[in-house]
Amino acid sequence: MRNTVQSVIVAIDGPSGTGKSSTSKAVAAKLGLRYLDTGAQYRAITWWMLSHGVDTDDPAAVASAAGKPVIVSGTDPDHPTITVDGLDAAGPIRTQEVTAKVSAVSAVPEVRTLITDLQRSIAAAAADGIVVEGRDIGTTVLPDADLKVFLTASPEARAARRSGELKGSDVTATREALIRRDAADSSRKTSPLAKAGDAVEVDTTELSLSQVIECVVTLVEEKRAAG
Ligand SMILES: Nc1ncnc2c1ncn2[C@@H]1O[C@H](COP(=O)(O)OP(=O)(O)O)[C@@H](O)[C@H]1O
Ligand SMILES: Nc1ccn([C@H]2C[C@H](O)[C@@H](COP(=O)(O)OP(=O)(O)O)O2)c(=O)n1
Repeated sequence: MRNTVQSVIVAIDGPSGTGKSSTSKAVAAKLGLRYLDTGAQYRAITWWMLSHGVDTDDPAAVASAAGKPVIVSGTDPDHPTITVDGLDAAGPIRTQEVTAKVSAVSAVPEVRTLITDLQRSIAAAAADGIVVEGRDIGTTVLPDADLKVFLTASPEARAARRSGELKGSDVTATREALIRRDAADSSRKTSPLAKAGDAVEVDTTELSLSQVIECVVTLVEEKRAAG
């Protein structure tokens, strides 16, 4: 009987507000795994483009600048960090301006190739395993992940959760912005938001965050026991 803990790679995908970040961080912390927020990386490159005067609606301009910023992600689930050219980007990447432009920037194939390579190297370096969350992790970035989870929730539940975070924001406007971003992310040509054929789908609409965390922890433990 094996008594060492196996390394495990977990891919968690789904639309905005389904609970990917909160679930992934908690699962990684509970199981002693690293954690990577890939959305933060796409937000970081978008922030760099905006602060360097690149027209984010011009895919050719975005493509030619894509290799310039140096993005570094810290993978401690209790203290995830992100820097761009050595600057702490955790705050600036969450502005409305970045949120409004991130889908256009992340649809550019040159951006995806660079960020995908970065994500694969971070996952490969995580000796004890990692939880990676995003939109295309199970389908494109880590197709051989040990466990793939696809989180969903009704647009109403997702908008209510997001508005709870953005104090004073209007739920209807948040819901519409969220649906627009999901549509853009799902319809782009290169690695769109999609459920991998072998992913376990979990509808979180009626579940509390702790129930979702428990569910994913159980799925990881089942995989480990089977492997
Ligand atoms: N099952 C849930 N029930 C209620 N609130 C949740 C649930 N999952 C996540 N949340 C809350 O919803 C918000 C968005 O969650 P987050 O993990 O950032 O989603 P995502 O990464 O998919 O966009 C956070 O404030 C989080 O605490
Ligand atoms: N693996 C990923 C992760 C995010 N993206 C893009 C598409 C998303 O709208 C943005 C922002 O992702 P993020 O996970 O930060 O978004 P939310 O937390 O849901 O607001 O990045 C992507 O294209 N591929």
